[in-house]
Amino acid sequence: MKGALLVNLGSPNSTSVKDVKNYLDEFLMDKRVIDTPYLIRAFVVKGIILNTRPKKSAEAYKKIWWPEGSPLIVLSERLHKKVQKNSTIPVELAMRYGNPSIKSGIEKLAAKGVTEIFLIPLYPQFAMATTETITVLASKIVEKDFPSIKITDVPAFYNEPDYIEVLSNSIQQHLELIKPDHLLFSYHGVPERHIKKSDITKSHCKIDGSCCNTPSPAHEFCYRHQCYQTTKNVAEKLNLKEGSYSTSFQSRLGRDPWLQPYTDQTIDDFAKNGIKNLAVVTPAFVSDCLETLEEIGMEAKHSFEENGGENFSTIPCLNDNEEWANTLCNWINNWAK
Ligand SMILES: C=CC1=C(C)c2cc3[nH]c(cc4nc(cc5[nH]c(cc1n2)c(C)c5CCC(=O)O)C(CCC(=O)O)=C4C)c(C)c3C=C
Ligand SMILES: [Fe+2]
Ligand SMILES: [Fe+2]
Repeated sequence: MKGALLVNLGSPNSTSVKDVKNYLDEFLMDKRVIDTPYLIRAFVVKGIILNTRPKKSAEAYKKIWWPEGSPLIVLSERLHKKVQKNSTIPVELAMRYGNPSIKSGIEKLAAKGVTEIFLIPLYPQFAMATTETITVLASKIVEKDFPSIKITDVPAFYNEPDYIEVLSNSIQQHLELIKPDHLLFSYHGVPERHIKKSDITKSHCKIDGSCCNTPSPAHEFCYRHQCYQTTKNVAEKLNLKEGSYSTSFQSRLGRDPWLQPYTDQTIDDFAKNGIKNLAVVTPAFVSDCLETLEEIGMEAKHSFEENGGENFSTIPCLNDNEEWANTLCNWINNWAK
């Protein structure tokens, strides 16, 4: 019997400093997130980051937390419900960090008699810190505890026409209401080093922009290429005028160079250069979360207005959008045929 597992990033269990610390510990000790040798990672995470960050992050989570819980979890659960409703096979939801765990998701599917899992990391663009860490962990769990289960991984879907159509329709609806001077596509950043590590050719990626426009097998695993391609796909679909949109990268942590341009600097520059009405869409996230609701919806908005901007709007993620739920459902049902 076949089944599907939707996997998102995860959130702390609550906004308490203790729960945020446990969550950040699990998240940042993942070698595909902080990709240094174990002893350096343990020193940086447990010796430095976990001493200060949990308190600051807990405050940020308190600003966006809903009565039902973390927005990311609640929105993922709503999406899961809609997908399950029209799916021909059992569908479970799991989180890479925190709860419900990937192991519990596989256990639930196994208890229903599932022997083949369609694993859907809920990330449109491939990254070592997102898609890869999910597929690696799921296959480890299966190998150890469910050796008779077979997994089929769903690759990053940034180029899937039905995904681009749903994303474009959602953006279009908001643009009609907002009519901004500029539309910024802000993606979660990653350290530049991650991009080079994921280059399967070991020679293509230059991080200077040229490589991402030159066709290469490296692009199957190049987060930067896939982000720019997502923007291009939407811009073509919506006939956006050259110069009326751009791409940037947010959420940098630490001192290493991350993908640029940085969203915070880009937004401040727009305000200083006379852009009055700015809309921001965040297509690296399928569910609204701390990084969209607080970092963009509150921090970036404040900074834009402080620097002379007037109207700042955030376009919601796809969340539990009907068309998006139907698209996921079609992918699952087609695979299950
Ligand atoms: C080295 C650190 C990080 C990398 C690399 C990274 C990549 C990455 N993350 C997401 C999606 C999300 N990240 C979220 C929160 C978050 N991310 C980091 C660090 C890295 N992310 C931290 C420390 C945090 C926690 C919050 C904080 O202290 O700032 C979230 C939100 C989770 C929530 O509960 O709402 C998401 C989603 C992607 C897509 C990505 C690489 C492409
Ligand atoms: Fe992150
Ligand atoms: Fe590239």
